Amino acid sequence: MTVTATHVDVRDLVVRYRRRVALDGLDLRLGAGVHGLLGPNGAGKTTLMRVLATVTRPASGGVTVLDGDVVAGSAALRRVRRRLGYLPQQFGYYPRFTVREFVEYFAWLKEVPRERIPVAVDRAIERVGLLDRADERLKRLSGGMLRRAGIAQAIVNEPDLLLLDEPTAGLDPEQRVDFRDLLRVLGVDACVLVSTHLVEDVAAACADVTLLHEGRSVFRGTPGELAARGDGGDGDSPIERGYTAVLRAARAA
Ligand SMILES: Nc1ncnc2c1ncn2[C@@H]1O[C@H](COP(=O)(O)OP(=O)(O)OP(=O)(O)O)[C@@H](O)[C@H]1O
Repeated sequence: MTVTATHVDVRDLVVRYRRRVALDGLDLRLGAGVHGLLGPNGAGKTTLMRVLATVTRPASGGVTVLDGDVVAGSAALRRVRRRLGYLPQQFGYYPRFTVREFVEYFAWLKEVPRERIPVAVDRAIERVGLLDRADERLKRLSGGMLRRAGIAQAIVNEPDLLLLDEPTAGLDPEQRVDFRDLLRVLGVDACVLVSTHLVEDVAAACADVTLLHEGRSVFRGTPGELAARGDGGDGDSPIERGYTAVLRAARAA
């Protein structure tokens, strides 16, 4: 259920790993809907996801997630974490767990009420198209199936903020199309932030897109607006040309 108009409010966010600056004064506000996060390797996408998922603390700046100040207040963290879903780029798992056990475990971590867990778990597994493999051990799944199990754990608590880092990596084309449909449904009420290198996923499923370069936002707009910036860019589609043209301009600046 949506309880806040601005799900994410990031102000002048700086994150450093020793002397390397990963996010460099980023401002970003996100409400309900599906938001794409694009950028070349090292642009800071995963770092932003980790800050919003409350697993990385910034060096400075303000971060409000689902009305909770996650930098200053540890009091807000537990409440915010219950309402988050997060698919990390690389996620750990017990290989002997079945898909169902894995998703159940996250339902328990997210404090889904005990009596609701069986229905919530089945629904999440069904939504990613894995119901026929629900009792398979994770170690027996293909890479794409494992990623779908990862998406299932991220949505099991029907999160208000869903953070998906490279969710379509390893999915076959048919699964990617199904996944985009799922994103559209989830984005009606929740704020969904999807980091990807697949520009066409953004064009198909996202209402708006943020393009990061060296820890800063160099573009925010609709996929159509990014496509319209394509003059002088390379690529096979208008949005790819927009992406490369905006990056080229940012590097030249
Ligand atoms: N644990 C870490 N220790 C040191 N530097 C790090 C660490 N994690 C990330 N960085 C650096 O921070 C910057 C941003 O990295 P980040 O992983 O957020 O980028 P990204 O946009 O997600 O890249 P990719 O598309 O390759 O996943 C990079 O320069 C990276 O080398």
